Amino acid sequence: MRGAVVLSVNPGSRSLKAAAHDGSGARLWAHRVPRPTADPGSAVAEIVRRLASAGLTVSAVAHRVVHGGPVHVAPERIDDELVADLRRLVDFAPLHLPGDLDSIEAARARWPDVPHVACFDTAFHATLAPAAHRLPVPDGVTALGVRRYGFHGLSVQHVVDTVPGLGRAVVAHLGGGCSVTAVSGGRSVQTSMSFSPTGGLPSVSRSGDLDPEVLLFLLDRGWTAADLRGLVDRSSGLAGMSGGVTDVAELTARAAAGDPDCRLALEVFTTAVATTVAGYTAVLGGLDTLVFSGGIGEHSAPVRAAVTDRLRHLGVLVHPTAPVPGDVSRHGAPVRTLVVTADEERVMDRAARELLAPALRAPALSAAAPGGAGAPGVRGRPVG
Ligand SMILES: Nc1ncnc2c1ncn2[C@@H]1O[C@H](COP(=O)(O)OP(=O)(O)O)[C@@H](O)[C@H]1O
Ligand SMILES: CC(=O)OP(=O)(O)O
Ligand SMILES: [Mg+2]
Repeated sequence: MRGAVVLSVNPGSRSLKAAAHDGSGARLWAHRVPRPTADPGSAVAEIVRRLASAGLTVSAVAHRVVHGGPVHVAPERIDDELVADLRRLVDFAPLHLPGDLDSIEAARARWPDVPHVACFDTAFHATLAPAAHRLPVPDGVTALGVRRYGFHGLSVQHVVDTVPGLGRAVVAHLGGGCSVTAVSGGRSVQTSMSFSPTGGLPSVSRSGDLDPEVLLFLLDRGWTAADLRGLVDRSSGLAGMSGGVTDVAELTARAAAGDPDCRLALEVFTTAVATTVAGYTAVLGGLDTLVFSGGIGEHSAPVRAAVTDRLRHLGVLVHPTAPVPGDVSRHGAPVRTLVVTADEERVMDRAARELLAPALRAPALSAAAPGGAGAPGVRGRPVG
């Protein structure tokens, strides 16, 4: 093991992932806690227990925070002020931010003497040009912070960091939430999620974009804001169309067995992904690389096939049985198609080290010294 150990905590909507790296970038430990069975506080408690049995001492903790709003566009050291600021942003991402904040508070309580860093999923999209982030509403609404932010930026950053020669690329991050991002010169130029992670494509249990009149139509019929939020965030998307199936492997198996609802759900979903990818080729002026990532993108060959079958005219030709992760393009295909394992934790690790350097280069204290001497602001603590 080389240098200080940084723990990365990534609360996704369907699982909480955590990983510990050393200063050389080596992954020392990783764990995934499924959701929604575990609340963030108990998920952090489980991480603490498991890190303790792995004998690791943490010198800093990096947290994925889904929304940074208009102001937080780069990794930041977490203090009470930032937490209070993020609490004021909860309405921007009500499905994620309360859990993100619970997870931060649980980790800060457990490791009060080490620095905690917020890594924003929106930050990668800070490069969007006005024509990409402006929503077509009057200035008075924009002034409230209503604009396109974009999400899954840490996952797209990992693709940019690890795939050489991306060129004009589209990254389809299909996980609990699903989004597609157009990347040019390593920067985000367009992305499907918008003001919150509820917009854009349908996700596992989110509606994605709806004609706004649908919500007003329901409002006029007595639905409350909470009812509408439950509808768009929890009971729509693939699950909403299939009678509640959130396991996409089960959904595709049922569709293959002829279940009409599951077949329709998959068709709606994969058509939305494919047409968004195709649309982004107009923004990019072509397509060199198509990347699938996230739990569905990495593991569901039927979903990938249904998407890529609709993109053959653009030169997306894939080998149906190519091993994943990796290059799944057919030999000589004009577009390179890749499956990349999402690794937000690695991106967060690097971001935290960059922010905290040079303090992190100092060795972590071993075992028993809470509050003891050490590098300024970076005091290692025993875990467990
Ligand atoms: N083998 C698989 N086949 C199809 N879908 C899968 C498979 N494994 C995981 N998934 C799907 O991936 C989704 C979760 O993706 P993930 O990226 O882990 O979510 P998050 O990070 O948002 O919590 C779930 O809907 C799950 O059904
Ligand atoms: C932004 C978002 O949708 O995140 P997740 O996929 O973890 O739900
Ligand atoms: Mg995720």
